[in-house]
Amino acid sequence: MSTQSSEFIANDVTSNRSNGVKQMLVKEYKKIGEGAFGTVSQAKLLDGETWIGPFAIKKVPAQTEYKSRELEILRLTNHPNVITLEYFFTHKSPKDGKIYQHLAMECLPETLQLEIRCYHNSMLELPLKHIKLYTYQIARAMLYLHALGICHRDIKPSNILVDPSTGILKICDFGSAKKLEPQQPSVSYICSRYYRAPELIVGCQYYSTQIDIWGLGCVIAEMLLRKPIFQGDDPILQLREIAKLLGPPDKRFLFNSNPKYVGPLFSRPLFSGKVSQRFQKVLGNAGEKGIDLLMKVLVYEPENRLSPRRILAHEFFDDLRIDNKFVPRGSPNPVNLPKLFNFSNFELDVIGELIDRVAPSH
Ligand SMILES: Nc1ncnc2c1ncn2[C@@H]1O[C@H](COP(=O)(O)OP(=O)(O)OP(=O)(O)O)[C@@H](O)[C@H]1O
Repeated sequence: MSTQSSEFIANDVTSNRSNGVKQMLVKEYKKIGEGAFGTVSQAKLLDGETWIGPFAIKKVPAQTEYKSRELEILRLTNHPNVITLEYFFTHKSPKDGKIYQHLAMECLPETLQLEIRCYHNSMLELPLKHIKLYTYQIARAMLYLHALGICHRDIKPSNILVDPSTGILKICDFGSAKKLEPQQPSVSYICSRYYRAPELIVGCQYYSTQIDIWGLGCVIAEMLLRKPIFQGDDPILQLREIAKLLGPPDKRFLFNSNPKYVGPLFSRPLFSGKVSQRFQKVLGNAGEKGIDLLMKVLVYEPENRLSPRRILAHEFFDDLRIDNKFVPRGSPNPVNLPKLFNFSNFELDVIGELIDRVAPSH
């Protein structure tokens, strides 16, 4: 990414913590992301005499109903595995005269996509402990978001930030997120193609937060394979790729998802043998417990996919409960895992009786 730097004065910088509004000098010095709607730059803010940051400042055109949800949701959330919004302000761009919303968030060094690519390029597998650590934190973020009714709707490795030296993970990009209301339709054309749940592919409008759980399954598989698991060249071929692992979708699933669906059914098996053998063949490096988890997450029927609390309680994560160390990439020595069990009362309420399985016994 480019290193073009720019400085400007923002008049209405609002602190997300205190709600106080101040004028601050903004110094953007490195572009770190470019998305469909805007750019993300690394920046510092001059608060009185003190430079604060670095922040990741996401700039999106102001006043579009679609994007204003991102600010609303980031203001609502407060969780160790969800990116924190520190400040926000609007500013008129000198380049095109348009007003942009700026979201200044805490900055993490990498995306999970880059982390996976790094192992891929070195022809090395991601250590299973890292996969467990990252998966657990995504599921913990989902437990929190879904309990608030918030569906992220764009789970993929480039929207997951990590600090490989500490193992900390945070979900970012709430540009597609929405608070889903029961019985209210939502657009089905969301989520990046490789990570779209099967009900979205067939045009379901009454979906649930379980579409994010499908995305999580795809992300776990991608960490194991170091490439996206379902890579269809168009939305319908995407369904075919899924059928190559799960077997054909059944008619009831298609009807429940979208009674008007008229696309191909892929009803002929695309492989011989049992589905469990297929999972074993494709994703064997997950180990027995990993395969068991994946087979309960990558499921056609959204209501049969594990919920976040059941994912956290799964035996796949016992390793994290027993041994508090991991060896970061590029480091010779083990370090402590980040805090994984410091649940808030809100999380404890959602976890309920499963807490004995989720938290370590000591
Ligand atoms: N808080 C952050 N810390 C570090 N990097 C970040 C942060 N937020 C975003 N990025 C980087 O910027 C990229 C784009 O951010 P984001 O996904 O929020 O923007 P977007 O416009 O919605 O992009 P897209 O259309 O690709 O989803 C991320 O993939 C990541 O590389």
